[in-house]
Amino acid sequence: MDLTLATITYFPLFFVLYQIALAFYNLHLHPLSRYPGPLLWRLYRLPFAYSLQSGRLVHDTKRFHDRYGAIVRLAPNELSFIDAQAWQDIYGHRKRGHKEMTKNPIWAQPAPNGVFSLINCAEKDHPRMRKPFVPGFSLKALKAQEDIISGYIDLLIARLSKHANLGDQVVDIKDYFNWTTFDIIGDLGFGEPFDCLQTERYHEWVSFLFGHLKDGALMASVNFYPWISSLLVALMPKSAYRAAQAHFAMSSDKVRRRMALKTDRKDLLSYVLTLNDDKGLTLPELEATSSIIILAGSESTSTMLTGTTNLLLRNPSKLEKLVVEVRTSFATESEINLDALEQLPYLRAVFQEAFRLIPPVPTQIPRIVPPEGDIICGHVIPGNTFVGVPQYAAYRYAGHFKYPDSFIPERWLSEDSPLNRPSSSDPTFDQSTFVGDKRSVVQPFSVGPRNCIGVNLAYAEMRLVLTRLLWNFNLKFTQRLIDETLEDEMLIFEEQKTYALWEREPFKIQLQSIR
Ligand code: HEM
Repeated sequence: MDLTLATITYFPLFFVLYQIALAFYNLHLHPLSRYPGPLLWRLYRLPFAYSLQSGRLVHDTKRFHDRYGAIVRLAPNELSFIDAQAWQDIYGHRKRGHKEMTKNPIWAQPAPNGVFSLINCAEKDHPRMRKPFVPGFSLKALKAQEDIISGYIDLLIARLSKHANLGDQVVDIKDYFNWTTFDIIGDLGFGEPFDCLQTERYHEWVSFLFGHLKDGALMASVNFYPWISSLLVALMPKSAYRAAQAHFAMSSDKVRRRMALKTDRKDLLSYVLTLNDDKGLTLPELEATSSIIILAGSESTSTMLTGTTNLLLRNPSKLEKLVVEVRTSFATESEINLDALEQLPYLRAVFQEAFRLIPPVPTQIPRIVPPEGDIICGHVIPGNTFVGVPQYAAYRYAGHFKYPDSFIPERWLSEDSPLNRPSSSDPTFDQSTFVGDKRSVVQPFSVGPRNCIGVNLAYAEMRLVLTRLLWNFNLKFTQRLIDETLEDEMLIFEEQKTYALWEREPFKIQLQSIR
């Protein structure tokens, strides 16, 4: 028998033997073998990859933490941690003698121009790339941007009022939130909006992004198998490749147009263009980063607005409490501004609780332990282990929060707050019920040197949009006839699939204009 024939004949046998040996090694001899997790997931990477590409990883991970506790082995070389300390140990600023846990290359891929953006770049490039962006995202800069943001919220309210006044009140509110956040970040980031609110349609640039959000998770699930991913890239239709290039070219054009614009408007790029020098970002890096800022700066914020509205509608007593706070705190709509909104305790508590129940980045943000190993939550973890904190699982863990799946903004209020009373639909609680809650587990913007740069902007948009919505409209679920009775068409936000971010099912609601 020649060598080729022998290889073909015995390949299946070698393959099966190899898989058995691998399973034995992963179960008994691997340095992570003492950590608990579902059996098949500890033996092979495949169940993780399958769960990821089918949109169930976030929910599966929660189930496993509920069953196995604070540390779960999600794949032969991957551990998932949900204790608050893990945030500092994995993502936090490094103590002397500890290297940063790097971004995981399975996920952190270059932009179509071949360079890495701020969010995906290597640790050594990160300070250089982040520095010119910092002033544009400061609270001081935000004050100068407030008028631009408010202008788009005026337009949002005008668009929604038109529907409410025509009696054609059912709207997919998710689209309106998306259009608002895209227009704002388009204007602040590129100096020109996408005109989504103006036209009440997704701009082609935005549609392309949404069309390909899932692809990131799908690509990551095959990146675990380099030979399949090379094959997929080779088989990818040329048209898909050209579409990605064309999309990126559109971003680059927008950046170049903004750079050529002689203006003193205080948008995000104005700071970068003044501060950047030959030690800062190169033009290709700036193009890659601008493109990612549009996505990072719009999708998570609109997800948060959609999810919060969904939680409020499913909990009418909480909605009512917030409506009272909003409508009694201002005499006119023009008084609603960022300084005034900082003072509303129930609004703040609603967002904290919504971040807990439906974090916009629900999955683990993947990192790799440096080759020499490091300590996480008191455990010595071997080098090159994949690690992360899965937000959805951590925030709904019964060991961290009392009534973990209930929407109770009151848990975030001070104990002596007059708002700190249960409503009839709540489980019983008093001032002492939530003292044991592990609040520092909730870090929706991550921590450390690579945390979210857009926190201030995100809060500004969320507060302004939600309060002005509640100021102007009463909101209701749409209804339909079920078994001869009218019932709410209730989307349960957190039941949606996730592909790194939440999927975007329609969320139709009814608006009644009250002004
Ligand atoms: C509710 C809204 C938001 C949430 C929950 C959120 C969450 C996050 C998280 C968890 C990270 C860390 C990602 C990682 O380590 O891989 C991040 C990074 C980032 N976010 Fe946000 N984000 C939000 C809004 C925004 C906004 C409004 C902007 C800007 C316009 C923005 C821009 C960025 C950028 C540029 C990074 C990368 C920062 C760096 O690597 O230095 N985000 N965000």
